Amino acid sequence: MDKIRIRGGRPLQGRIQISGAKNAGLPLMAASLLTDKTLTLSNLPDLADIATMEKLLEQHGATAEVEGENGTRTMRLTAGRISSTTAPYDLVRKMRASVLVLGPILARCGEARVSLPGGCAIGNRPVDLHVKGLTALGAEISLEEGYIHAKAPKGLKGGHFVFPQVSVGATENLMMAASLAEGETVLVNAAREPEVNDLAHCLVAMGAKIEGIGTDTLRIQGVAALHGAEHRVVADRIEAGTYAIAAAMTDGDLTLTGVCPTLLEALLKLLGEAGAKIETFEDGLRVSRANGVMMGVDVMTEPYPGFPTDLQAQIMALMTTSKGAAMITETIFENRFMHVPELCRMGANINVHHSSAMIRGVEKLKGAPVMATDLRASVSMVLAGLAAEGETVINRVYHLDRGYERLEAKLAACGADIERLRGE
Ligand SMILES: CC(=O)N[C@H]1[C@@H](OP(=O)(O)OP(=O)(O)OC[C@H]2O[C@@H](n3ccc(=O)[nH]c3=O)[C@H](O)[C@@H]2O)O[C@H](CO)[C@@H](O)[C@@H]1O
Ligand SMILES: C=C(OP(=O)(O)O)C(=O)O
Repeated sequence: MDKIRIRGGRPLQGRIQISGAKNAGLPLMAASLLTDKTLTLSNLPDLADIATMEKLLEQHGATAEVEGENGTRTMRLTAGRISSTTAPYDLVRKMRASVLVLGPILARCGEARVSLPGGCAIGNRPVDLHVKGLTALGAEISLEEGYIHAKAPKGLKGGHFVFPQVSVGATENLMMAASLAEGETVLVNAAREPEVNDLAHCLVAMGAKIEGIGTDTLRIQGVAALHGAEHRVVADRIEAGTYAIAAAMTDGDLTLTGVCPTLLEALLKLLGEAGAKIETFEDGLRVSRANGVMMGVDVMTEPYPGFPTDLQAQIMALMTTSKGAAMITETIFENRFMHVPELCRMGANINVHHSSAMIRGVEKLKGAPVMATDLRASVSMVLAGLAAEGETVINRVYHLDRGYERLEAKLAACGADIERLRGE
């Protein structure tokens, strides 16, 4: 298995082009199952999760043609006929976002059989809201042998569904299914994440009728069929946020291009309070320290437009060497502090009480061999390693390959001493 070795202590300086968002690309790819015409997605990142979704779609009978690389990557997806309505355990277990094929296949074929994703390192992550929402659209759903069996032999019917809790994936699944249901669907307390909005805009380009995009109430008038479209995947705000934190943490100066800074408002406000200097442009931002010191600030994760849980591990890495104390509270996932023991192995001072972590800033972190069990925890090790004295070796790099396109190349181009050690 590959590892990443970092020799820390170098300020990052330069320019990084932000890739398309994994968390937008995955639902957008699933949306290709809603039509027999071609959906062309540009700015699709080259990531392990995108490859897994491609495999899953091919398994359902879609064809995928890929062109270009590094920011100019385009995928043409055509699901002329859905040859299999089953999403098997082996693929769903690899990537939870596979459950996003449930709504499209059910809406188009009148039945779908999708393996239950099961829990993962960051929490239990049930799919009950996907199931309840589709039931509100007239689906009959049973759970058998680890699979969700969904049926709507006469087609889905528009319905009214109030999410008891904001769910990105369930909003996406329901929005896709409702696009082909008969009549009007109203989704209340829907997720407003930029990736949800990106999917909504693509569905509209495919002929869907959706009102309220960007708000927590979505009104969808079902149509008989959707057509093909061309769509550019929104920039990855989590990748951009990770590099913005890297600039502040290493006392560097990074310009991030290809991302609209309004997607990062919650993070940028917080970084500013912590002592970062931030300049924003229409299509990018520049981050450095205002006067050399970063201060501890309190953070609570929330659904968009609040502070994203997908940046919680990274902001915690920053707080480990910021002056003073910081309290970080995780409200979205019950077990998203796996980076804590690893950061402590590098010299961080962190105490966890239930869903909150108290971080007391230390002067310096020290490099160490580390390992993490999820994507954002792993990248928080990279940030810690970049700022630490000495050498850090990060194991289980496959987590990083799920979500960070050309991570080492992007960081090395800005002065990081980072290399991938290929495993046997
Ligand atoms: C591929 C993708 O886009 N992944 C993102 C998506 O995950 P995902 O869509 O899985 O996350 P959700 O927004 O659905 O989860 C939010 C909360 O709702 C709970 N829940 C969710 C569904 C459900 O049926 N029942 C239920 O209880 C979850 O366990 C969690 O506690 O949004 C998360 C929250 O911003 C991000 O961290 C993930 O990176
Ligand atoms: C939790 C994440 O992804 P997923 O929902 O695919 O596990 C993430 O992107 O941080």
